Amino acid sequence: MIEVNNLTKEFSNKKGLFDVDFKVEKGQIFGYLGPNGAGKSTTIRHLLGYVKPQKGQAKINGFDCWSESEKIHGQLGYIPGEIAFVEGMSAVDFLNLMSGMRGTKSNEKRNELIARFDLDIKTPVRKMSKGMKQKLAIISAFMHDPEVIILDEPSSGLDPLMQREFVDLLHEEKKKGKTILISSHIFSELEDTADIIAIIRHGKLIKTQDVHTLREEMAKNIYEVEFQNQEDVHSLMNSDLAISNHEGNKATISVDRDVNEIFKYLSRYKIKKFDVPKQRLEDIFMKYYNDKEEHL
Ligand SMILES: Nc1ncnc2c1ncn2[C@@H]1O[C@H](COP(=O)(O)OP(=O)(O)OP(=O)(O)O)[C@@H](O)[C@H]1O
Repeated sequence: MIEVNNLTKEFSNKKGLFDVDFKVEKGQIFGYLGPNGAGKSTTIRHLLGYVKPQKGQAKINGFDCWSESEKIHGQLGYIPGEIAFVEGMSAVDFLNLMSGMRGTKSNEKRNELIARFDLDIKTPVRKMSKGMKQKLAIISAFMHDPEVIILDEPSSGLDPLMQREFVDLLHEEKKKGKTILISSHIFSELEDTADIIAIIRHGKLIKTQDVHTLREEMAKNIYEVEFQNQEDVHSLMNSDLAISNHEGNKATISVDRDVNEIFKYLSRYKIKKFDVPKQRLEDIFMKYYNDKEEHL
């Protein structure tokens, strides 16, 4: 489990993190979303024990990330935002080095991952493409079967096929009860995986939302109705149904009541088309992403 309580770190330029609070439970994928410079990497550096908090605390599986960092690293897998490998090495040298440092006994999962991500491990790191380096980072982060996995923009550079593979891997790890934090500045990187999405801007969390609840709420609340006759739209507007939008003979109803009630009401009209639109989660989150600055 990951716990971040009132985490605060103000740099001399007034940037940093301010009272950041969140929790990632075992078996959960937490999407940490924010634009460039929002504070994602600074949070992650605290979780890895590289930075001492000014105020507050970051904890992994009950251990303080700063004062007990040595107890955390064995159970942690990590993909950094900017991957810096030792250039003279091949991929296999690098993986051997990591296994040695961690004291990993079995190479079973490592070999599975190498095959799965189709990485030629004899290639020298300096000859690797961005995508190949990213695959190497993924293998290194998961090969020791860590309990807690922290990923900084993990799928950047991966082709769509490998991205799919990576999403599948995340779902499998989640099922096994792993605790996963993924930071990203693009919503689409989180949409298929995250259970909870927290948005950070200017070092402050501005929204934390359970994705499943949001999807359910979205699915049941919005209906688009196209009437045979335009005047029926006006009649509907005089009803107690909430019309969030209308144009010509079309109206959008947003309601939190039983769908049967709506059908009963609409049955008195001639309906041309009835639709439950797929609201894009991305559109909802982009609103926070872009507009919230004035509320901070
Ligand atoms: N050591 C430091 N000294 C001064 N300012 C810093 C330091 N480290 C980070 N910052 C500033 O703190 C802010 C947050 O940076 P951080 O790297 O955490 O952002 P990020 O959300 O990871 O961004 P990106 O998506 O671009 O990687 C930025 O404005 C950055 O310039």
